[in-house]
Amino acid sequence: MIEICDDYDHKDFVEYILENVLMPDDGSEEFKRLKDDYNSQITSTCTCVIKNCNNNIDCCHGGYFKYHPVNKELVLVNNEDKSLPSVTECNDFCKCDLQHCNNRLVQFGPRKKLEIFHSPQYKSMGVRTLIDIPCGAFICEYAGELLTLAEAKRRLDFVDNCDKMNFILCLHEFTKSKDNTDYQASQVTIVDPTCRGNIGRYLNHSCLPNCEIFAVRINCPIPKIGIFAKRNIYANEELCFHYGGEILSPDLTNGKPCLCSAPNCVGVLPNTRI
Ligand SMILES: C[S@@+](CC[C@H](N)C(=O)[O-])C[C@H]1O[C@@H](n2cnc3c(N)ncnc32)[C@H](O)[C@@H]1O
Repeated sequence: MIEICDDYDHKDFVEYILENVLMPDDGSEEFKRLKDDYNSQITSTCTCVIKNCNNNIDCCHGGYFKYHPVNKELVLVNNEDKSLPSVTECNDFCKCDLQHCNNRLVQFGPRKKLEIFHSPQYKSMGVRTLIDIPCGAFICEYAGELLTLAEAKRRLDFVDNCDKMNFILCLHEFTKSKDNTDYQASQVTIVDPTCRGNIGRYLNHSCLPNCEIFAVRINCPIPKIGIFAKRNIYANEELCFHYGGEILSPDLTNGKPCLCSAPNCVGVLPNTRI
């Protein structure tokens, strides 16, 4: 088992968790299915036995990360064409060397030198970096309670009616159609860090973000929501991603004003699409 090293903390009354946890059991069939998935293990493993997975052509999981030539840290491979659907890291059952395998990144926890601060831009809390971050670097997971669809709808109604901040994030995964011309929805993962979450819950939305999210699978078939640098980011920049995702055309019916002030800002915050 890998111990995640995460030194961040919440300044408010939110339980700090290192990775996703299940929502409380509501007795539903949907919860039972979610729980079964949460407790199951990815069975495919890499067959690497040497120290560097990517040097082994038998590695079934590699190819997602490479070492940045200057920073010497693992970063996502160039994904300009947005062809990377999701990331699968080596897991507990892989035989490769834990410390030297270069197909393990997200499982070691968030990067250092992030700071939760009061963002004047967003008039609320946000996250900034205290040091430069190279394009493709892992920032942190967006961790929280894993929700069923029914529970997510219930909580979203509550948030709307009370005009509270919305922390629920819905990750839609797609597979390309056979002729490569279209995308088809394959899996939906809903995470709510309102009451239980990690540092990821403080990242704000921007219409021109410096970060992007990817589905990352390690041991569990339910993916983690991994936040990665979309471009080189400089010290003291606030970190933001696009709440509406990059593939779906965002649902902008919410009407809550967007404060990102990017040149391409559409003026309203995208809805959580479930
Ligand atoms: C995941 S939280 C982000 C952290 C939040 N700012 C805080 O203080 O805890 C999402 C909430 O932050 C606010 N927010 C994030 N991005 C925003 C934006 N571009 N414009 C306006 N409000 C935003 C909204 O209230 C939204 O519901």
